[in-house]
Formats: sequence, structure tokens, C-alpha cells
Amino acid sequence: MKELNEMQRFLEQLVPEKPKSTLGFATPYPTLRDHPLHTPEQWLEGKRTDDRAENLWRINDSLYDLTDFIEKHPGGQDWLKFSKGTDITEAFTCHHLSNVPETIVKKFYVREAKEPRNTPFTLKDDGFYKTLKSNCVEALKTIDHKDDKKTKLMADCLFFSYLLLALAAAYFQSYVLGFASGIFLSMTAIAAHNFFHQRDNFRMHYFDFSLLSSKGWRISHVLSHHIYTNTIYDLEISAMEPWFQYLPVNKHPFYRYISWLYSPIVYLMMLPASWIKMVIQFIIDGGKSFHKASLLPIAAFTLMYFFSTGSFLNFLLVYGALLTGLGLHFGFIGVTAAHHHPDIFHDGDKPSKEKGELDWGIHILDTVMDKTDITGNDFLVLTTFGDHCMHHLFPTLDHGILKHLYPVLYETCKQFDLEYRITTQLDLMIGQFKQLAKVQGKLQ
Ligand code: HEM
Repeated sequence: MKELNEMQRFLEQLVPEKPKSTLGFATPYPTLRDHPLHTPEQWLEGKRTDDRAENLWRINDSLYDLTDFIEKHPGGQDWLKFSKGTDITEAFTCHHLSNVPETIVKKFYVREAKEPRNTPFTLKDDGFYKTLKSNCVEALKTIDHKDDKKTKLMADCLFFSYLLLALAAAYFQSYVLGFASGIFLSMTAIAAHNFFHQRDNFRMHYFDFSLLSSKGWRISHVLSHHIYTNTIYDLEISAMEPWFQYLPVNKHPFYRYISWLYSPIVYLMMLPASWIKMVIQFIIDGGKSFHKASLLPIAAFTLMYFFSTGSFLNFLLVYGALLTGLGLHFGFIGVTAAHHHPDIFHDGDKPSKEKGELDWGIHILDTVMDKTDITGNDFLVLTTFGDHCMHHLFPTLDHGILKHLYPVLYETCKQFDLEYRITTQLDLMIGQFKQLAKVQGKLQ
């Protein structure tokens, strides 16, 4: 009995503390944030409840009915279907570099919103982000765009290398080849991330082979993580809880330090768990969120089995080696990409505010650190989430183009007296572990 009580006390201590935002969202705790499934669809459902968009699309304080534009949207239908009933101000501003969308959207104006926005972010015409954007648009006129062809070629080569290695692994029953194909699949998926940010294209579906979903990531990564980076509204933060707790709250030492040891296990489980959660979500919503691309990993699995020369059990072990290479590589590169370090803002830290307001672009500068040893190498940039600061600020720009815009970023930061930060991959790796152990927000 005494042992049972002690066990219960221990388990109670493991329940994570609810994080509090220091940014000032009007709805201080996101609806459905702690649902155990953490699916992208649930995140959207919570956002619809919190965003005060009155079942329409909200940009600043105006409401629009874009129903008739969904099928005409040049970026693809997903974006407008997903975002119905939400505030799309930041997403709308950072996804378009031309003025055309601003002109078109006026046709769909309905009325002003009843309540102020839920967000602490601003996007003023003379603020940092919009100034940077117009400087970048000017610079883009003189930039040679051939580098995006190189990016496409690299993504295609990575995909075919993964496929060849996977088939060879099945044919020769080789765990080493299986593991190597998993690493190539992870690099393919990271490269494909460049493409699901853009208008619909076939390369975005390379991502789906990794058991992750390009459609799901357009919500969890593009609409959640990119806009609400490192805040309580960032699904890439909440979906990792309780195992990885990056926000500075009171945490049990188990999560602070033992997470350093169990990290590789979480990396291994992350992708299969995400695929299973996606299937559960299909069941919950009666197939509404189903999309054909989620069958691609099954097709690849079947093709591998077709090439397999050994027993089914042996084939499963080879496939397990592929999943091991995939999970370890993707997990490690993902968590050390750019966002987790004690010097990087996490909700609970003191934000840098400009005249009491937080320009969204400044929030991105606060939550990203680039990597000195990656930048300048097109292949590494594409396969390790490199040039991440510019990518967050202009997500539809191809990764091959981003490097040309850094001089504009340095100049605009100087103009606004802001700091652009860059460090080494090793520092980010160590910093990620330190951030997991961090319990107190940096308030100075
Ligand atoms: C959640 C909000 C939105 C997102 C995430 C989004 C995303 C995108 C993306 C990814 C592209 C392709 C960009 C490229 O490949 O260069 C695009 C293009 C475009 N979108 Fe949207 N969009 C959104 C809302 C809207 C709205 C409300 C309108 C207008 C009513 C609009 C009009 C356009 C137009 C005209 C283009 C063609 C490119 C351009 O002229 O900039 N979008 N959008």
C-alpha cells in the first residue's frame, strides 16, 4: 500500500506544469493545447475557438469570406480550407511577396471583427517586418533565380538515392543499407519541407514517404510553428510534451535530465507515432482529413517487400533499420535546427518589445539562431533546415534563394537596431539539452 502511494506521488509529480505566456495573448491558454493526441486538426479546432474570426477569415481587424476563392487560390486550396475561421494576418503577410493578394482580398470583405485580435504580434507598415519585406522585394528583382533549379535537382537526387538504397536493402537483406536508406529518406524529407511551404507541387509529397504528412505539416509547421514560434501556441512545442519540455516551467528532474538519455528513443518513436496519430484522426473525423499522400509510405513498404528476397521477419528487421536511420537523423536535425538554446526566446522568457509592441518579424529574430557551419553550403542548407531565419521570415522563397537576401536582413536589422544571431551547430546541440533542463524564464 505504502509503495502504491509512493508510486502515485511520483506519477503526480510527473504531470507537467502548465506554461504561462509572457507575450500577452488575449486568450492566455490555447484551447485543446493539452489534448493527448496533439494532431494538426485539433490545433486548428482550438485556434478557431480562440481567434475571434467569427467563422470567416480574419486579417487584422477585418473579416473576409473567401469561400468562392478557395478553388482559385494560386497557392493551392489547402491554405484557405485549413484556415477558415481563423486569424490569417501573419500567414497572409509572409506568404505573398507581391501586392496582388492584398488587392484581391478586398473583394471578399464582409465586416469588421467584434473583438480585438488574440495575438501580441503587430505588422505595421513602418515596422521591422514590412520594411524588411519591401527591401527584399526590391533585392529580388536583381537576383538570379537559377539556384532554385539546383534545389529541385538535389531533392530529386536525394529521393531516388533513398529509393534505390531501400530496394537494395530489401534485395540484399542488408541492415546497413536499410539504415543508410533511412538517413537518405530523412534528408529527402527535410529537403521536401522546402516545397510544402510553396504552392502545390509534386516534390512536397517526397515528405509523405517519411511517415510524416505534408498536409499535416502545412498546419503544424507552417500555420502553427512558423507563426507562433516557441510560444504556447506552437504545436511543435506542445506536441513534444511531456517528453521534451522546452518552455521554461517547473519540470521534474526526470524531464530535465533523463530526457537527455531517452532523446534517441523519442526520435525513433516520433515518426511512426505521428503516422498512427494521423490514422486515429482519420477515424475520429470519419475520414474528413484523409488524403491520398498518406498512403505513400505503405506503397514504398510494399514495393520494398516485393524486392525482398528473405523471410517476412527478416524484411521487417531491414525495414526497422530504415526506420532507425530515419528517426535518429530526422529527430536530431529537427531539435537542433535553430530554435532551442537558453539564449533563444521561449515563451516564459522576457520578449524584446518595441514601444510596447512586438513586431512579428522581431519575434522571429528572437526565436531563431542560424548556423555558421551550414550557411553558404546549398546542400547542407537544404538538408538541415539551414538559413532558418530568412526561411521563417519568407517561407515561400526557395531555400536556394535565401542566401542572396541576408545582406538585406543585416542592413534592415542595423536600421532597427536589432541583432541577427548566428552560432555553431555544436552550440545549438548543447544548447538544446540545456534548454530542456531550463526551469526559469530569462526575465532580463
Ligand atoms: C492562410 C493564408 C494564406 C496562405 C498560407 C497562402 C499561401 C500561399 C502560397 C504558399 C502561395 C504560393 C506562393 C509562391 O509559390 O510564390 C500563394 C500564392 C498566392 N496567394 Fe495565397 N495564401 C493565403 C491567403 C491568400 C488570400 C486571402 C489571398 C487573396 C484573396 C491569396 C492570394 C494569393 C495570390 C494572388 C497568389 C499568387 C502569388 C502572388 O501574387 O503573390 N492568398 N499563397
